[in-house]
Amino acid sequence: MATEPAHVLVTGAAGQIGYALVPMIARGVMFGPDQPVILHMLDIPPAAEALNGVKMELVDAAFPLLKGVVATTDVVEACTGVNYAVMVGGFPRKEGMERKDVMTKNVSIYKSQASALEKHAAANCKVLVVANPANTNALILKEFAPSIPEKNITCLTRLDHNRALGQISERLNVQVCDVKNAIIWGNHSSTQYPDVNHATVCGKPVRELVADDEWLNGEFIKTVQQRGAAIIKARKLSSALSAASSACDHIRDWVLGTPEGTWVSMGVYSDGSYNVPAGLIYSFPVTCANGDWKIVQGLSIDEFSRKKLDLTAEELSEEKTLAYSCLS
Ligand SMILES: NC(=O)c1ccc[n+]([C@@H]2O[C@H](COP(=O)([O-])OP(=O)(O)OC[C@H]3O[C@@H](n4cnc5c(N)ncnc54)[C@H](O)[C@@H]3O)[C@@H](O)[C@H]2O)c1
Ligand SMILES: O=C(O)C[C@H](O)C(=O)O
Repeated sequence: MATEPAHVLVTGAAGQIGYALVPMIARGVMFGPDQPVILHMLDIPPAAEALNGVKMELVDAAFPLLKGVVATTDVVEACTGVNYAVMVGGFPRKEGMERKDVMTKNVSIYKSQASALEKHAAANCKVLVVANPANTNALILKEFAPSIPEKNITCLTRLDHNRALGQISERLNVQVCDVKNAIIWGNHSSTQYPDVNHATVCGKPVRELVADDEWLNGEFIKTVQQRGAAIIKARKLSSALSAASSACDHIRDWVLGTPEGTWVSMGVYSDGSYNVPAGLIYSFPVTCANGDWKIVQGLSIDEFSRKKLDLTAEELSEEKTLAYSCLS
């Protein structure tokens, strides 16, 4: 029997991440080579013409898996019947801006789009928030879409996870696919904690292979934390191809499962694991199976790491307060 197409919403689809992401989805990068898709692309009226141009290019590319394209500025039309929602729409950070600067504009978008998803998306719709502040936008979406199960609302920290793998692979001159089980804890911001205490290369501990704690506890962490800003400085635009590719990795692993013995980082609703306050969307190490994620339990956390886990949790609590003040 032919597989039913998955309906996939991409908001902000006329933007730069959207432009990189929609062909990846249409080519099977997000759901695999056997899953047909119907793309629902949403943007705002000033971007309507550009959005239609993206639709024209999707038609021209003749992707065999692409069974339809909805390109619209109507949020209800965009959200109707979607099985997956990749929320990229919003205002990106520009050079010199802190992520908090984009908060006011973006959280109100997430409040109103939460209601549209709650009313019109398919039951059990899975949501990935990419737009910054990603964790807090996801939290706002969760709070204003109470009928969507909280386990279905996540945010993107896979880009940071992949950045950590990339830095270790460059430092050790090994294949990036051999580096496993890094962790991004906390916020998708410069307080995130990239942790390699449990990471391995072909089964050997990264810390032993690198044999330079000063670098791992200093420059490595800072490089991953600041990578988004470094890309903005270099491109004068925020990361797009790596963000799109990591969004595909996030959903693919969530839906199709993580490989045996491997975990990934996802921003998910905290249940209090690792003494992270419940009620925040926080990045944890997770494994996925049967369409569900599960926080990896029982990892040892040393004193250095504990402080870093707490610091990024504090920032998220402050963002939550600020977000609510922006909405009131
Ligand atoms: N979590 C991550 O790892 C990560 C990485 C990179 C970028 N980002 C964030 O992703 C977001 C998008 O980045 P970009 O570079 O594609 O920006 P962009 O400005 O190129 O595109 C954003 C698009 O969103 C649209 N938009 C604005 N308001 C909207 C609304 N209410 N509904 C639907 N669409 C709307 C804009 O018209 C635009 O087309 C930014 O917030 C950026 O900071 C997150
Ligand atoms: O840091 C940013 O604002 C851009 C983006 O979130 C990134 O990590 O590349």
